Amino acid sequence: MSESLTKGGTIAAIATAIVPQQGSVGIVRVSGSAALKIAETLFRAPGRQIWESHRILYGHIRCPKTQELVDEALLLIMKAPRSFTREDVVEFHCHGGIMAVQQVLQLCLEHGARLAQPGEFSLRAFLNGRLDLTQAESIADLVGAKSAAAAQSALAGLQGKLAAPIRKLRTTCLDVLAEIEARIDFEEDLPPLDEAKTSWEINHILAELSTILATADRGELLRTGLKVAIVGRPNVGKSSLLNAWSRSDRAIVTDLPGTTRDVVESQLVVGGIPVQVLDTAGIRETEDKVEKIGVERSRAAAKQADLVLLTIDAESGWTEEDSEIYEQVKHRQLIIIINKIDLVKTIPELPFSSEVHPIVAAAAAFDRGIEDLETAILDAVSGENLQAANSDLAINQRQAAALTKAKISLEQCTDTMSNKLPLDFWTIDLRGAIQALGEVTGEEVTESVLDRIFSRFCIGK
Ligand SMILES: Nc1nc2c(c(=O)[nH]1)N(C=O)[C@@H](CNc1ccc(C(=O)N[C@@H](CCC(=O)O)C(=O)O)cc1)CN2
Ligand SMILES: Nc1nc2c(ncn2[C@@H]2O[C@H](COP(=O)(O)OP(=O)(O)OP(=O)(O)O)[C@@H](O)[C@H]2O)c(=O)[nH]1
Ligand SMILES: [Mg+2]
Repeated sequence: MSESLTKGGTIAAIATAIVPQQGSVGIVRVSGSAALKIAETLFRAPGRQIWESHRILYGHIRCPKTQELVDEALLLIMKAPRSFTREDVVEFHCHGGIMAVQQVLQLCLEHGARLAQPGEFSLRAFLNGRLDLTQAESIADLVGAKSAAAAQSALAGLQGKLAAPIRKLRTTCLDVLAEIEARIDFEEDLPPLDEAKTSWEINHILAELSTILATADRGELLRTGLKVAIVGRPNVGKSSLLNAWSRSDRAIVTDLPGTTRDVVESQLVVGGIPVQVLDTAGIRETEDKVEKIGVERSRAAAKQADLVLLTIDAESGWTEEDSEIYEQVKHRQLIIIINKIDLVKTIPELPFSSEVHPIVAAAAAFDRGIEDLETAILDAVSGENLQAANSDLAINQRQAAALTKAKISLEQCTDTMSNKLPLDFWTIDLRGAIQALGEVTGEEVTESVLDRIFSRFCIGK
């Protein structure tokens, strides 16, 4: 995409989803200096409708060459700079399905637009100063959000709730830098540097950075979610657990061991975190060709999961087979589910304590133990950092990396100061921090970074 950073022109794309389940309306979005011209060429509005910014016109889209009707549609005009990209933007609001939008897009491409790259509308919004980088990243997060909490956090970012404090910290760094540089340039004319104040300011910035960095773990969880695999021997109630948890009949449950043959997935939300649950085939030695493959898939699912729920049967207690499965998963983040506790008076002994692995007692067939399970999961994944993050904000890995760089530079700066090194050295560290903070919001950013960020967007965003 890097060419497009310098490449101008008018861009067009379908802005709505192109999926088998069609929406009832589809939008073709056009941005750039030819946008209005394209609208005038393709769109006819009957009666006395006014072609003004931020108005919707009703009319018909026709092929200019053949005058063939393509769609009955609405046209939205947003003139520069009052648009998402700050360029002239027009949107054709067509009937849903792929035919109308594809034909309209094709007509736009034939009359002065080129196909937009992924994220190119948002890139223009960034390059034209409507959004900073954190806001642009939040748009991608918002579109991809799989839980209300994830969407909430992305929206906070879009409102500039991350950019604002970062900019403030950067400004403070720039002020401190100016104070020091003045001492270097005009040493004789100025009172000496107030070192206590400078040091206080840098420590204050460091504390703020730590607070923001503490939101990274939550950000990672909200964005990527958790993958949880339910594993165990056949018939212990793994599928029943998935069904009880997802309040559905997603997986087949029977009293026959070896019922589940393939991995069954279900998407849930636990404490705001998107969770993908994998119910797997019971693990055992088997000669059955299909079941064998299923067992292999269970092992693979356990390997790729962030968290494994090793499920055992309360009635039979911990068995030799459970030990064998345990050996394969014990190095993973593990929760032990003792299922079917309705059948026993006392919970069976396990070969380890609940300090080694959290233990949850459940009776999946009676929807019991789900709350405890969710609490155990949240405890398992949430370090103190998750609690420390008492805001909606949740930074991503790129932002965390840049902020960590800033933090290291400032820590070096405090070392330089306490070691009484010359002022020139202080400015080197400060500049490093300023540069890193600028990378977060995009004041200082390279094309390759922009490329990496925006190419992850979908086309039309
Ligand atoms: N149809 C449609 N829906 C959409 C978008 C879009 O581009 N098209 N958006 C895009 O992703 C989001 C909304 N974002 C937008 C942000 C700014 C402006 C805009 O025109 N701002 C002007 C107008 C404000 C005014 O009236 O003064 C401005 O700020 O100058 C439009 C959409 C979500 N919904
Ligand atoms: N009493 C009791 N029975 C349960 C409970 N959970 C599951 N069952 C029963 O145990 C049997 C096996 O349940 P499944 O959920 O199919 O077990 P599974 O672990 O998925 O079995 P496979 O797919 O064969 O590996 C079914 O008859 C369930 O009704 C429970 O909490 N209590
Ligand atoms: Mg099953």
